[in-house]
Amino acid sequence: MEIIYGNTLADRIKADMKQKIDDIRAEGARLPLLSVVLVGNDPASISYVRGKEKACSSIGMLQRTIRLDENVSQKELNDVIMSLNLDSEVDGILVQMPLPSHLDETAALELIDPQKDVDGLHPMNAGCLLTNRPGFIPCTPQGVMAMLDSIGCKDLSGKRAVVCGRSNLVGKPVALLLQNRNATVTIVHSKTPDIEKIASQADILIVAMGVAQMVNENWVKEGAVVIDVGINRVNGKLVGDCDFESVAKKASYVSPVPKGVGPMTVCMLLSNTLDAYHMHVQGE
Ligand SMILES: Nc1nc(=O)c2c([nH]1)NC[C@@H]1CN(c3ccc(C(=O)N[C@@H](CCC(=O)O)C(=O)O)cc3)C=[N+]21
Repeated sequence: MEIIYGNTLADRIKADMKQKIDDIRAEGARLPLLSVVLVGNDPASISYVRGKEKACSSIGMLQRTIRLDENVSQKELNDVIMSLNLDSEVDGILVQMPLPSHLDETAALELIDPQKDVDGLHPMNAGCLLTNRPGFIPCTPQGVMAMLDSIGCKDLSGKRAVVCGRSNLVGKPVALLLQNRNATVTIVHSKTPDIEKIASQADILIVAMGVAQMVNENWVKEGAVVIDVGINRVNGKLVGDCDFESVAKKASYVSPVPKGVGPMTVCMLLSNTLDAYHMHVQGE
């Protein structure tokens, strides 16, 4: 069994991006900028945003966090997003989720200029993915695919993939991306009967259900590749949706939590922002 370390893969990809940004700086051109909108004081959100700030500065990408009060109105939030849309220095916009409950997440996401939507969460970009048009792909699904690439899982013809979870953020887009690579894809979720039996037919098992350590060896076919997208805090400790030790008995590859998909998510956010920059510079 081999462990797929997302953090080392992310470091390699970030080193490449740093080189590209060094070149942009050497030419004296405008640098790429990611703007993060953070509402309120949720400790997890603050810590994630800090991670994104660090990642930006590690590759020389400009970063601006706009912090809004917990009680900000929808109108004020909308105005901030619209001013970022108009700001020609801003290449990428990320509204940190979840928003406080009085705010409408869908409305906020729909307001982001699709060309700056580096999270890939605007319905326009979701539609582009569905219909094989170019657009921003959500960061976590993209990170999952890059992890599969890193172990040589590129063309998935003849492979059976099972995605556990059907969210707009992970399950649905991952299933589409796997299908684009010719995998035969099944999506299972909390209401699927015989879920373990279906999962254990997978050559590639993507776990994104949001239930701590739910998936064990009974879900895993001998030799399967397992990617754990879960991030759960149990007694202050970060754990995935897989019981790592149990899954590792059968899998050929497993991604850990932490040091798995999480760091790849941030890495793909930077990659999307760099792509957005090149698109914007071309249009300037
Ligand atoms: N608009 C939006 N876009 C997001 O991409 C987004 C979001 N909202 N809201 C919250 C989730 C969560 N998320 C993570 C990113 C990195 C790690 C990560 O790097 N985790 C480290 C450990 C970090 C730690 O120790 O806390 C790891 O897994 O090794 C985790 C979680 C992005 N999210």
